[in-house]
Amino acid sequence: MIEMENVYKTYPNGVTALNGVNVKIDQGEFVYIVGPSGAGKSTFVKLMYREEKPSSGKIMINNYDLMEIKEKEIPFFRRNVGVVFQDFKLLPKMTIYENIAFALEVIEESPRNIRKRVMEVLETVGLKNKARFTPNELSGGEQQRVSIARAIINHPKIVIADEPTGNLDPETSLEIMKTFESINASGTTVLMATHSKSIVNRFKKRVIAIESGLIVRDEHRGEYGYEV
Ligand SMILES: Nc1ncnc2c1ncn2[C@@H]1O[C@H](COP(=O)(O)OP(=O)(O)OP(=O)(O)O)[C@@H](O)[C@H]1O
Repeated sequence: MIEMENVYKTYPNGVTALNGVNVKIDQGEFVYIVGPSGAGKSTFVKLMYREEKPSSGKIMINNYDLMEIKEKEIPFFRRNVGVVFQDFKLLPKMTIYENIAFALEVIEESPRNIRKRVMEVLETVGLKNKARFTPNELSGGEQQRVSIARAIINHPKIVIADEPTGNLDPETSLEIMKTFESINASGTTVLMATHSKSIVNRFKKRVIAIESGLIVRDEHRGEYGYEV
């Protein structure tokens, strides 16, 4: 469960990116965040994985109060939230297996459990046969699937994706959407900031539109609503 009450975010340079956001997202929802460039979409999602701190207001995520959370609790909080980026952010010198295992090694999981879980998530994203490859040996769509596998390795309750299909062609983007849909079908909340009109209008979900730091539209099975 995600809840924001009257959330404001002003960056140190004085730019106010969020202007009093109120929202409630239930466990298991699939939500698109849309809006013009510079509207505050990335800021909105960054607050949710604590990449940025709100200036004021209240953010509750899975019973963590992000205004009150202590620095030492943040790594524990982040295990509840998987993140997928537009540019994949895979480590180029590591194999696919190692890129994914890394997230479990840092929490000192046993080697046996690590192996089992990495192969499970590679199966989920259909890349079991690429475990020994390095990222540059994979297509863009495959690299993005690896980053999704990495995001779900800890069984997070929420997966946040900031423009995950931004670097991919339309056909590959559809594959990626199907992967997110199957993750969502298992009960994981998915939040996706996107500029893709075709995806939003094809895979109908809740649509939250942000303009000038405010939620201006919130519709169940909504449309993208902007010209591209
Ligand atoms: N780290 C930062 N420091 C200062 N200002 C920032 C920072 N990050 C974003 N901003 C500003 O905050 C506003 C909202 O930016 P944000 O990245 O959240 O928008 P966005 O809707 O995600 O845009 P886009 O669709 O272009 O990615 C913009 O005016 C931007 O310049």
